[in-house]
This record gives sequence, C-alpha cells and structure tokens, in this order.
Amino acid sequence: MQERPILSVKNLSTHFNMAEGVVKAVQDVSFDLHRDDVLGIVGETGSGKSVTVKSVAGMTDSPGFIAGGEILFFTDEFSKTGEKEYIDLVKLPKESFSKVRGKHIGMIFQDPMTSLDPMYTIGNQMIETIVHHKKVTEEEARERSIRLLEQVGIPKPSERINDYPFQLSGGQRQRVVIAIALSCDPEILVADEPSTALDVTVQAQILELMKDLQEQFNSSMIFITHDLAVIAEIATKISVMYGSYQMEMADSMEIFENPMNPYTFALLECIPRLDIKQDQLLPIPGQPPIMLNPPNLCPFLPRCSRATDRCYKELPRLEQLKDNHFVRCWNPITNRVLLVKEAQE
Ligand SMILES: Nc1ncnc2c1ncn2[C@@H]1O[C@H](COP(=O)(O)OP(=O)(O)OP(=O)(O)O)[C@@H](O)[C@H]1O
Repeated sequence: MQERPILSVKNLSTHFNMAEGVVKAVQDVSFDLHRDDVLGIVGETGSGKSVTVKSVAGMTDSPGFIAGGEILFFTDEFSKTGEKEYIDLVKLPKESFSKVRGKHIGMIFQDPMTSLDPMYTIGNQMIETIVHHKKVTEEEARERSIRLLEQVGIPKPSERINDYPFQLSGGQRQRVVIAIALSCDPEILVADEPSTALDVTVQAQILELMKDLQEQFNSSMIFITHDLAVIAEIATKISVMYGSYQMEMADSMEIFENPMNPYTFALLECIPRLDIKQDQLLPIPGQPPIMLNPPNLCPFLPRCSRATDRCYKELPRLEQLKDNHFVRCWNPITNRVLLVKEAQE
C-alpha cells in the first residue's frame, strides 16, 4: 500500500478581487504529494503556477484570497498527541503559518534577491532562520550553516558565511537561497522557476544541484517551470496548467508518451526536435485565455481543434482516465499514434 501523501491539495481555487472584476487565477486544482515526489507544474505565463504554490505556502495577500478547496498537510506541528495529523492550511491563522513555512515548506524563488536581505550577511540570515525554527544554539546554527553552504557548493564556506549578498554572484546567491530553504530539513521544497533569472550555464548547474539535494535530503518537491525540457529532467510527475486549470496530470514519462489533453499535445508539439531541422518554435494558434471574469468552460476551447458541442456547454472535470493519469477534457486523445498519422497526412 502506498504511504499517505504529506500534502493533499483538493479543489483549490484562488482569486483576486480587482476593480474590473474577479481574476480567477487558480481554479479547481488538486494533487497529492508523497515523500520523494517531484511534482513539476508546467504551463505558459499567467496559467496560475505561481499562485498555486503561493497558496500552498500561505502567501496569497489581499486582494488575493483562497476562494475554495483544502490544502491538507500531514504534520505533528500542532498535534496535542504527538501523532501526525492532517491540518487544513487554508484554515490556519496567519501567525501559525510562519511555523509551517520555513520549517516544513522551504521556498526558492526565481530571483534570489527577493529572499535575501541585502543589509545582512548570509550567515546572519541563515543562523536566524535555523535558530527561529529549531531548538539549537547560535553556535550550532553557525556550524550547520557552514555545512549547508558546503553542500550547495559554496567554496570556502567558513569565510563566505560573512559575505553580504552583493559580494556573491547570481548563481552563488541562488545557492545560498537553496541552503536557507533546506536549513530546517523541510518535508517539502517549493521551487518557482529557480534558474530562470540566471545565465544558461549557471541554470544547468542549479538544476543539477536541486536534483542532487532533493535526493540527498529526501524531501519532496514542487517545481514550477514553463520549460518542458527542464521538467523532463527533474519531475517524477507533471501537472500541466492552462488558464487557471489543471489540464492534465500524470507520471512524467506518461505525459510525454501519451498526452491525452489537446493542450498538452499542442505544447509538446512546440518542443524543438533535434532530429528534424526546424527554423522556429511552432506557436499554438489563437490567443491565450483571459482570466478576468472567465466563462465557466474549458479555457483551451477557443484554440482547440478537437472541441465538440459539449465543450461549449459544460466545463469538464479533471477525471482519472488511467492509473495516475488525470485529464480535463470532453474529447481526450486516446490514440496518439492515429492522431500523429492524421496530422502528417
Ligand atoms: N497580485 C495579483 N493581483 C492580481 N492578479 C494577479 C496577482 N498575482 C497573479 N495574478 C494573476 O493571476 C494569474 C496567474 O498568475 P501566476 O503568477 O500564477 O502565473 P504563472 O503561471 O506563474 O506565470 P509566470 O510563468 O509568468 O510566472 C495571472 O492572470 C496573473 O495576472
């Protein structure tokens, strides 16, 4: 029997109340995260990836709010018996959330400077986080920080710990942020496009580091990217988002081999292939969806070549069509080979 998920997100919706109307940024998102899972969330810009993970980490500030759903986290943090139990993070008061974020959920964002304070040395910032969440002395926290800096590949860590963020390169700053995120042994690491702001060679090093550390620290991870090649490298399962909804979710290989949602299929068709000479990426025809007061229909409908009458009447739910393979579509692709043949003719 598979062990219980440490995080179970059920039908999460996060909206923003704006003067012009309601921006429905995330709608009906559900997933389970088990120990060792690396969930990759992929989708084009504005599809709701960041808002999903910010909701999980309790970082949706006004005008954003959780409009529905549950975020169940398996923890003994608030338990009276010492036994682990599911806590609904949606119902947790803001003050209690800071006990979860940092200690149980480590966050890594695109730009390291959003996480680092330029006024303090990296040592101060690491030690403060560790002392705040773990019952250790400052000296123990310093030793742990030096060890962590070494693990993330900062040379001469006992000297560099006294550096200010500006004294480090962009790649090194991101390594420090990763060290801080790992400093309290979180069960879940959340990485929101952690390498996008860095140059290409550093990007590859950071990705490699993330993969190694996730295995070493035995934590589960939610990894956001708009880059399918990156997700293929790192994720064990993938959730494809489009226009605030999950269109498809399955194990990584399964998504690449048997995409069933027409949007996933279109997205995969846009990946440049090494075996065929292509002068440019193939864009998906049509316009991206509008998130302000959207109709209650599939967001891909205006761009979908497989739309049926039903698609214009009802929003499909995310249904399990195979083992661990969930699809939101009234007319899913069940025979990819046939479809590829038809497209070639
Ligand atoms: N603070 C906010 N106020 C209003 N709307 C917001 C806010 N933050 C996000 N949104 C809207 O929510 C939607 C989803 O945004 P989100 O940042 O989750 O997208 P994303 O998939 O992470 O995109 P990207 O890859 O560009 O980061 C977008 O339409 C965005 O404009």
